[in-house]
Amino acid sequence: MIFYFSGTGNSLYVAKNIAEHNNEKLISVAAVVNSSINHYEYTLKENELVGFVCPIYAWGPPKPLLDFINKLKLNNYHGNYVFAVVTCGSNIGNTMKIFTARLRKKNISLSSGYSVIMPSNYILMGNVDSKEIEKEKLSEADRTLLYINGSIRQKRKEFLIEKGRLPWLLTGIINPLFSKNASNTSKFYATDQCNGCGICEKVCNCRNIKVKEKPEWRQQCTQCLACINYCPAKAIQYGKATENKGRYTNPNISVNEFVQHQLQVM
Ligand SMILES: Cc1cc2nc3c(=O)[nH]c(=O)nc-3n(C[C@H](O)[C@H](O)[C@H](O)COP(=O)(O)O)c2cc1C
Repeated sequence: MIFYFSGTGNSLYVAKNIAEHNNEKLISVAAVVNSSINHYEYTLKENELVGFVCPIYAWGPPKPLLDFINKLKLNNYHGNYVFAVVTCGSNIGNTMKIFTARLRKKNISLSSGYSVIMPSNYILMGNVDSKEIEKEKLSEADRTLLYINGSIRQKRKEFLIEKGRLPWLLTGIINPLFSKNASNTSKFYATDQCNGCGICEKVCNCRNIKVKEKPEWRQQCTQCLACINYCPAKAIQYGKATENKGRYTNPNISVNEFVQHQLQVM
């Protein structure tokens, strides 16, 4: 059973790959938290694997995933193998400590943790990677995934993580500042390029966008940047920060597949 969250397809790609290799089912956290289900209760088969796959947001896990874990109940959990895989542009700080602590509160023990470096989608600061770097990162990510799948099959207890420099500062100080401001959507707007196609509304992980003629944002954002990056007209901007910047979505996940996964509640 693999729970995943994804803004632009990298983590969905990784979650799908691990699910296929290990014959596990995929569960979209966004689909569940946006549904009318209030208790996130799942019954595990004997020895069933439990995985969490998500992107890193300012050196911490996405809030919707943490909220999901807070309400998660795993029936029949008897020390099953539990892993977390976090996709990132470069590093994840002390994120595994957050996962370990949150899961421990639910009496679930995190057996292993991995980071997978993938193309960056964070265009509010910095830009997308060049096409060459994007290609290199995607090939390297496939090699990392081969290793991770082998480790999961053997139920290795290990943490292979790119923490970056000063992980305590990144996760302990910068991440809480990010979390405080992330839900503010006042800087999002659509330019005249917008044709009201509604894709931004469909890909939004927080059901936070309503398209009338143009999109309007409410205040439930987690800054996954699906709206900006999936907009086919490149019409969505965040203040001046995203003007003249590239856009990124995982090339192996089409927008239709992304939306379909987002809607599947299991
Ligand atoms: C709000 C936000 C914050 C991010 N912060 C980090 C970060 O702290 N470190 C990093 O290496 N990448 C960071 N990234 C890049 C993403 O984690 C990375 O591109 C990830 O693979 C995207 O996964 P997804 O396509 O499943 O959404 C950030 C992206 C976003 C949108």
